[in-house]
Amino acid sequence: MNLHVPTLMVALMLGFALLTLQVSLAHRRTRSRHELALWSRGCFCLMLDFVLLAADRGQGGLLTSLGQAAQWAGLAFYAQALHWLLLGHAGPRWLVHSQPWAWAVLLALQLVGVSLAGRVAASSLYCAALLASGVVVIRLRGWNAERSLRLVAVSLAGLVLVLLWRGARLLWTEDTIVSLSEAGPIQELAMLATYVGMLGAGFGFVMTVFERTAAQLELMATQDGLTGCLNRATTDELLAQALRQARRAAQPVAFVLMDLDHFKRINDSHGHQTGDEVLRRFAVAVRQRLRASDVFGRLGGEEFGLVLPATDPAGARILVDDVREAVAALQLQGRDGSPIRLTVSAGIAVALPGQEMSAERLYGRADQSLYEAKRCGRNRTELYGASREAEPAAADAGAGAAPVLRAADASERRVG
Ligand SMILES: Nc1nc2c(ncn2[C@@H]2O[C@H](COP(=O)(O)OP(=O)(O)OP(=O)(O)O)[C@@H](O)[C@H]2O)c(=O)[nH]1
Repeated sequence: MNLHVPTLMVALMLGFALLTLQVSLAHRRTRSRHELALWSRGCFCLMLDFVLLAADRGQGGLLTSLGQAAQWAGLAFYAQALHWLLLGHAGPRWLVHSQPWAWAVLLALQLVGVSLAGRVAASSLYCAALLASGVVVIRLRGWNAERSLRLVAVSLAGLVLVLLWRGARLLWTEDTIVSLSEAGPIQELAMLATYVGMLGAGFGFVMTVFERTAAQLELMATQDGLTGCLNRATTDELLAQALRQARRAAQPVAFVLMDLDHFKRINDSHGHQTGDEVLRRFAVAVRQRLRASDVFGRLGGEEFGLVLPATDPAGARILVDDVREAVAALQLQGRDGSPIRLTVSAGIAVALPGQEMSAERLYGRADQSLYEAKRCGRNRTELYGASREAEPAAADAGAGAAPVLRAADASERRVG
């Protein structure tokens, strides 16, 4: 194999110019992504490296040394971007502050006349250290996150191995490099592998950031930001899905509506922020008592819904009473330090096997039970059909009598 190094540098320069452009454009659209800004700086520095190496025609002169300095800066930015993405800071101190020292060493090596082989060896080992820090942070903090990040880690780990091998070989064997254009096939291959690996890691990083952004957008579209519960639309969808699955498996599904009691008073007496904190603590308390298959959604203000697959009326009541007890036991304080007593009312409706039940109808029944629980004094659980005062037929029909007004409203809501 015989590479024409200046031509290779021009090709790589164009590749990195495109990458720099792509990352910079992406960064304009996602201003909050500091890691993209760092990565685009890294790509720009690497592009500069190739410009300088091409201009020097691989002769190993001052321009090559400047190119090496740009390459180090580029790889340091790469490593910092990975730290930022995974840890929210730019990485260890040596990674952020080692550049001026490294450049000073490079200049000293040039001034005392160290051979090109010696300088390339030192550069390879420093680059390996920069990239290794990126590999370590991915392995420790990002391996189970985005798939693209694993590809970045594998590319960088490959680069680290090639760089270590290259540096060690130049230091401890007879290998010499007169100029980068005539470095011999093994060194040329190592050089090619290094630069292509950097390009691969560059595109992988961009994909990772977009994978992460897409996941965050999906989360925002399905979750309630305050409590971390699912939002109304997602809960509706999952209720309809649970009913379809239960019909096929001939199993019951319970749906529970929960509403905090006199929540307005908490807001009025202790302020909206305390009210928000109460909602968060309530959500945590409920979540701790659910199975992985249960669905917990915030349907609006201080109203929450639970979809409990494969749960019969008795099972649902046990769970809901347990939740109510846990909520009543919460140690909450107002802004003046005074205790806040929180209770919740709940209405349960269950779709039994063999029963034709739409999500709207089940929702209406749970809503009527909740209404009963509020009417009978709050801090209690009502099961649809079990209470003597409940009016199942009216709820199902959505009739306009006073007790079922809320149920009628509910049945008009889109569920599923
Ligand atoms: N802090 C806070 N308050 C909210 C939020 N969403 C709704 N609320 C408040 O929740 C209160 C609900 O009040 P009401 O509908 O009168 O119900 P309630 O006071 O709980 O009375 P009952 O349900 O009849 O026991 C209102 O004061 C809303 O402003 C929120 O996200 N944060």
